[in-house]
Amino acid sequence: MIAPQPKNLEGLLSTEAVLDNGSKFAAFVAETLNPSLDIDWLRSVTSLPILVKGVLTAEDAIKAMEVGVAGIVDSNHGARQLDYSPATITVLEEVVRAVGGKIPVLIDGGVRHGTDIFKALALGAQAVMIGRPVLYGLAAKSFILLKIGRPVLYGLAAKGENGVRRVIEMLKDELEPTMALSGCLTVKDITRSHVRTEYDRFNCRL
Ligand SMILES: Cc1cc2nc3c(=O)[nH]c(=O)nc-3n(C[C@H](O)[C@H](O)[C@H](O)COP(=O)(O)O)c2cc1C
Repeated sequence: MIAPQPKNLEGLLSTEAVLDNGSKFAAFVAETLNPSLDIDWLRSVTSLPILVKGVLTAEDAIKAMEVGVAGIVDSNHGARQLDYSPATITVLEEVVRAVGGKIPVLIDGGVRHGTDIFKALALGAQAVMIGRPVLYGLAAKSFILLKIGRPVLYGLAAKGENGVRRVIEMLKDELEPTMALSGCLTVKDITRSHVRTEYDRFNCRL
């Protein structure tokens, strides 16, 4: 056993890896990652809404809609799996356009500041998700360094539940002034016209 068996996948997923036959990493990936996406099976084991995570192209967004998922997460899994996968913010608009408002599009990957949340919402995401900041509070660290000049780590690893709460509060505390400075009273007021992208530059949309 090289990874703890998640309780919710008991009986469904094995994390046993073959250790004496070539690469341990390849064995682990082959054992734990299933490249097929069987939404029908997933529906048969849960009544929860199913969101597909890892969508980075219009083509995959359309496929996901065709199988009837409740939402899409524009994600590269924290850029930890495949080198050279695109930054999620750079493909968000492509995915949002393909979906055409039929189902929610969420995004994660690299959200560290309130301004990142603002940009994602402006480009059409319904919500953002965060991974590493709640684990170890990197965003909090750089924020505090800038604000008061001494390193303070927040996040689950450093401060437990309170650290996670603090990371979320800090993101909110950054988002609100970003909105105010951009003339947005509510989240609904954040629109595509509040950001400029490479697409705008090359297509002379400005
Ligand atoms: C330690 C760690 C383990 C992760 N494990 C998984 C996983 O098993 N499945 C998955 O879809 N994403 C996994 N992710 C990716 C996160 O769910 C999320 O997509 C990513 O961390 C978001 O990017 P961020 O860390 O820049 O916020 C993991 C991320 C980290 C840091």
